[in-house]
Amino acid sequence: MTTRIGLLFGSFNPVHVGHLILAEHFATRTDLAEVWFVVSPHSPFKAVADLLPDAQRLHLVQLAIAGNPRLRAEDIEFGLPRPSYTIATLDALRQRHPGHEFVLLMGADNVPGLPRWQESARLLAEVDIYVYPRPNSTLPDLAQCPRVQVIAAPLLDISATYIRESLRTGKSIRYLVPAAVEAALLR
Ligand SMILES: Nc1ncnc2c1ncn2[C@@H]1O[C@H](COP(=O)(O)OP(=O)(O)OP(=O)(O)O)[C@@H](O)[C@H]1O
Ligand SMILES: O=C(O)c1ccc[n+]([C@@H]2O[C@H](COP(=O)([O-])O)[C@@H](O)[C@H]2O)c1
Repeated sequence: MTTRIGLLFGSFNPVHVGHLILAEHFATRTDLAEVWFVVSPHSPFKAVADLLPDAQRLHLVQLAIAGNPRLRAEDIEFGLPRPSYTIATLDALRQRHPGHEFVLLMGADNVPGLPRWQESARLLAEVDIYVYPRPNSTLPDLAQCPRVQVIAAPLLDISATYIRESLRTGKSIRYLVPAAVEAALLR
């Protein structure tokens, strides 16, 4: 039997409790056995200038998910060409884990841009995509995308942008990120 694994791709700049609540939701309330956090060195639509170093973003994810057997940090994109195209990573992961069936996880803000992703038609045809709703994100008509499912879940009005802004202005990030992540960011 194949194991269904959810892949949460992201910059995680830095990881925050929104990512964790979303991942735990998918890992425990859907048909997925695990959720893997795939840390992207360079998201195609984002500038790299504002990014924490790749190794630090990965380390923060490892700290955030420590002790949760259903969550895993994945650095496969560190060894793949940049920018980090999801279809290329998916192909690489499928080759490495033939016994797994991968499902793409994303917040609703990523959905409108999907048609502009690398090989989007193949991506939409080949994988199930589970979408977590997000405040201020309007979903397009998904009638032509039968493999995209929007799940019902609590809205989480939190973003890495807000955390970066809080850090810049000396505001508290307590409870917005796990304690270990907060300690590492303030060190
Ligand atoms: N609060 C949230 N609700 C729903 N989905 C989220 C939330 N935060 C992040 N995600 C999803 O997690 C994935 C990785 O997100 P990412 O690392 O870009 O974080 P972000 O908070 O959106 O970052 P930034 O503010 O820097 O754009 C994306 O699919 C994104 O849509
Ligand atoms: O494959 C693509 O063309 C593509 C286009 C935009 C975004 N992505 C991936 O989507 C993930 C979330 O992107 P972002 O910009 O919200 O951090 C990140 O891992 C990106 O590599 C992928």
